[in-house]
Amino acid sequence: MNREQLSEKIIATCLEMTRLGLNQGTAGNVSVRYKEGMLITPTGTPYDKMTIDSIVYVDSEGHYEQGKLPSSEWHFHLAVYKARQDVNAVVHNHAVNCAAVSILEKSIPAIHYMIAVGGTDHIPCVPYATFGTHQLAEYVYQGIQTSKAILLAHHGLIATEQNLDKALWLAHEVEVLASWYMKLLATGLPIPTLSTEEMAVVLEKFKSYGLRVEE
Ligand SMILES: C[C@H](O)[C@@H](O)[C@@H](O)C(=O)COP(=O)(O)O
Ligand SMILES: [Zn+2]
Repeated sequence: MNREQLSEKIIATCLEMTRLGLNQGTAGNVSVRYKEGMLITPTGTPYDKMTIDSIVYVDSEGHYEQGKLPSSEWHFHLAVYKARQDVNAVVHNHAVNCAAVSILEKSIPAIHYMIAVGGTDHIPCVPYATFGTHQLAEYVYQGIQTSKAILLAHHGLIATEQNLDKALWLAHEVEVLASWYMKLLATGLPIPTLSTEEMAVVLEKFKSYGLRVEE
């Protein structure tokens, strides 16, 4: 896809993220790998006000186009592309249940086999750091190497994938997992989890599972 098509796809992904109930207001941001850097949503802009001209190119050193202001989280988006060569799209949101689990500073354990969607047996939660900082980007750089989806403590979710459709799909799946986990925590009962061995079986099966969104 060319820049115009990718920018349109970024905006469509943002709008779909809101339609799915995964975000509110100007929270969240979306990017795709492009040339030596990325195309990313502008900062503080309601998704329904974005046009393809609002989308900002940021190079691998963090330089961006004059007259445009990229998302305040451009550091962690770049950190993801540096950490994972298999990833071309990043979705960040403050989805209600993901944010709730992140406030508890908890990773989501293997409560259901679908936890394997991130590529490992839990959805990790990385430590808190102020939004838009190098420190937060460093935590993301570390965390994203173990899982394609991570929670940011007291903040929200990052989901990364080969393309935007898959990244949004992953964000939605993790929000469902987070909602189950919050319901389970609310019971006050011990929460059984799947064993490392059972999760290894699912992780292996997922390598060839064919019903996920394709390019
Ligand atoms: C304060 C911001 O909302 C921050 O939480 C950031 O992480 C976010 O989600 C949206 O920031 P941008 O509009 O700068 O992308
Ligand atoms: Zn945020």
